[in-house]
Amino acid sequence: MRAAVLGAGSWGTAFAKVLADAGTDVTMWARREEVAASIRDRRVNPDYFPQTRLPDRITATAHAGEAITGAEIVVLAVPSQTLRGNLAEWVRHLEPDASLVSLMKGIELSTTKRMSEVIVETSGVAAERVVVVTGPNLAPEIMLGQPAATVVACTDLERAKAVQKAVTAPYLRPYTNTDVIGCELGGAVKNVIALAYGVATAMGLGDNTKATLITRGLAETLRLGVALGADPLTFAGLAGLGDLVATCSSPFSRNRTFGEHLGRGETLEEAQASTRQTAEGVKSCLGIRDLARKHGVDMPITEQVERICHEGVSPKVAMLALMNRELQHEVR
Ligand SMILES: NC(=O)c1ccc[n+]([C@@H]2O[C@H](COP(=O)([O-])OP(=O)(O)OC[C@H]3O[C@@H](n4cnc5c(N)ncnc54)[C@H](O)[C@@H]3O)[C@@H](O)[C@H]2O)c1
Ligand SMILES: O=P(O)(O)OC[C@H](O)CO
Repeated sequence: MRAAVLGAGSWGTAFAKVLADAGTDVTMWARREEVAASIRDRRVNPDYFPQTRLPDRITATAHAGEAITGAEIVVLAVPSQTLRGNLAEWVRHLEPDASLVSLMKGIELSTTKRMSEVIVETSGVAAERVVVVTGPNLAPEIMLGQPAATVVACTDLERAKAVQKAVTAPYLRPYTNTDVIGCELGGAVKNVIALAYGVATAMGLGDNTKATLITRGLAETLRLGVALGADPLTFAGLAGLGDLVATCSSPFSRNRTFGEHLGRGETLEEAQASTRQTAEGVKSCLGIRDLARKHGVDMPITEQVERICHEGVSPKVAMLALMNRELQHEVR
């Protein structure tokens, strides 16, 4: 078994380690030759995990074709908004029955599509070949080998099981699921709620506020999911509640951290200048808000996160807007 991991960022690197520790040979693709050379020759990704030696089963290249050719599993680990362009260049190298594994947790801005939809549209492969891996998986903890679980979702259960096997490491326990829509939405929307959680944290708000954001954040994720055909139970699982809790609680989370910058009164540009890695929720909140409006789904936290990020609304005004909404029945 050989896998390609396309993207040598935080999660791409940690996931390559998972595959290697599960016994799979991995070729990573890095955009920059010096990163590929460091992984290949020194077994270290200097930009993301300079202290961790990567397993010998991992090699790297700056030529995507070299990584993809001959790979039975092709893992996509680039920012959601660049995936379409990246994949268009890579598709000609794909083996006829390779599984395409999406690690991304975002919604495409221009189309409001989920990542698996973008993959099918761009590559022309059948939806049954696209697998989504998602769950409470903060890359720095996975790199340390701390025990965690994840979800391997595919409409083709047999393919999900094959990928499940390929990513079972001593510290990672993967579960299969066939609800790709629910798993992807859980991963994308939790980033937006984690931004709100970060804002609340920086505002000095306490555990009542935070628990309310998590619970009502999950409620709006579930409403959107049901409108799009997801199984509501998915949101009680690792890809839903699990990832939401992990991302909101963790100081490692780029989304929560970004929210903290905004909560301290920084502008979008200032927050972007102080954070280098991908915080998917910042762009995805626009796509998720549009998707929700298109389907007539009420997503008040997402609406306010979008206003803070992109309309310059202050966290205090956004919080007041959330509190002053019309009173409602809890479950609807
Ligand atoms: N980091 C985590 O803990 C984690 C865990 C689970 C899922 N994810 C998801 O995985 C996806 C990737 O996140 P990450 O953490 O690896 O992000 P990252 O910012 O650490 O890395 C992104 C990688 O993509 C590359 N890249 C940037 N722009 C590019 C472009 N235009 N074309 C090609 N490559 C480009 C960067 O060089 C980098 O190697 C995101 O959707 C994220 O939500 C991340
Ligand atoms: O660092 P974040 O906020 O992108 O979150 C990372 C993972 O998605 C957590 O599962």
